Amino acid sequence: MFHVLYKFFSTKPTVITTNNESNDTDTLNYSTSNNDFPTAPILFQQSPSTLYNNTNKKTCTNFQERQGDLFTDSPPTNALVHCVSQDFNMGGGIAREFRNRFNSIKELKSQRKKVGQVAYLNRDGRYLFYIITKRRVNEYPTCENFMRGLIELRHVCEKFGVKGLCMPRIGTGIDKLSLDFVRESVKHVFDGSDIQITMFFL
Ligand SMILES: Nc1ncnc2c1ncn2[C@@H]1O[C@H](COP(=O)(O)OP(=O)(O)OC[C@H]2O[C@H](OP(=O)(O)O)[C@H](O)[C@@H]2O)[C@@H](O)[C@H]1O
Repeated sequence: MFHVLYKFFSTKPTVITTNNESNDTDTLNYSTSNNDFPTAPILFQQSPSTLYNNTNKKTCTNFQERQGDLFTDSPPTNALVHCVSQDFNMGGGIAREFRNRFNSIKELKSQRKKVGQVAYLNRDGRYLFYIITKRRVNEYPTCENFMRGLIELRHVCEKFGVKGLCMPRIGTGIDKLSLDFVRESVKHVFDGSDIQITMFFL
């Protein structure tokens, strides 16, 4: 399991990963959609497993969970977000519902987003975000690529002035990520932002 230290600089985030077996570190610089990444709090995220213990759990004032259907119970002006593969297969789960309701696969593919980036649609003033967490439908996301996608999601939300963001329990179904890891990751990445986040569950 990687220990991941995310350091946000005024230009762009640098991801430093250490493999806790060999303690090798390598810095992966990856560009965000542009270099004016907002100054964000230094985010130290230990290995996802240590996120579970209470000392690391954040009391995020801008994060809430709510039972309900993402499509029928979320405020109609709030942005929606879910996870997809780079091939936009969207053949099952909530992705299939997004495909049935909004389609626009050609428009999404034309944005040529890669793993760790976010494709989007704007329908009647509502943003729909598609976090690309893996290359192909038959793969599973890594914790690191999931986190990269969340970091980019915050960047894109701030770029478009999104103030309300609704999501299902992203990554916890077909993608088999732990709910604890997903919940704590969302809180860490959006900590300090003015974006109100609601995570819906059925
Ligand atoms: N209406 C609703 N309101 C609220 N919550 C709802 C809901 N409908 C379902 N949920 C819950 O939302 C969580 C995540 O549910 P999912 O398993 O779908 O998503 P995921 O993020 O784990 O996986 C993504 C990959 O699945 C697809 O791949 P395919 O191409 O289809 O093969 C994509 O393309 C990705 O690659 C689970 O708790 C569901 O109960």
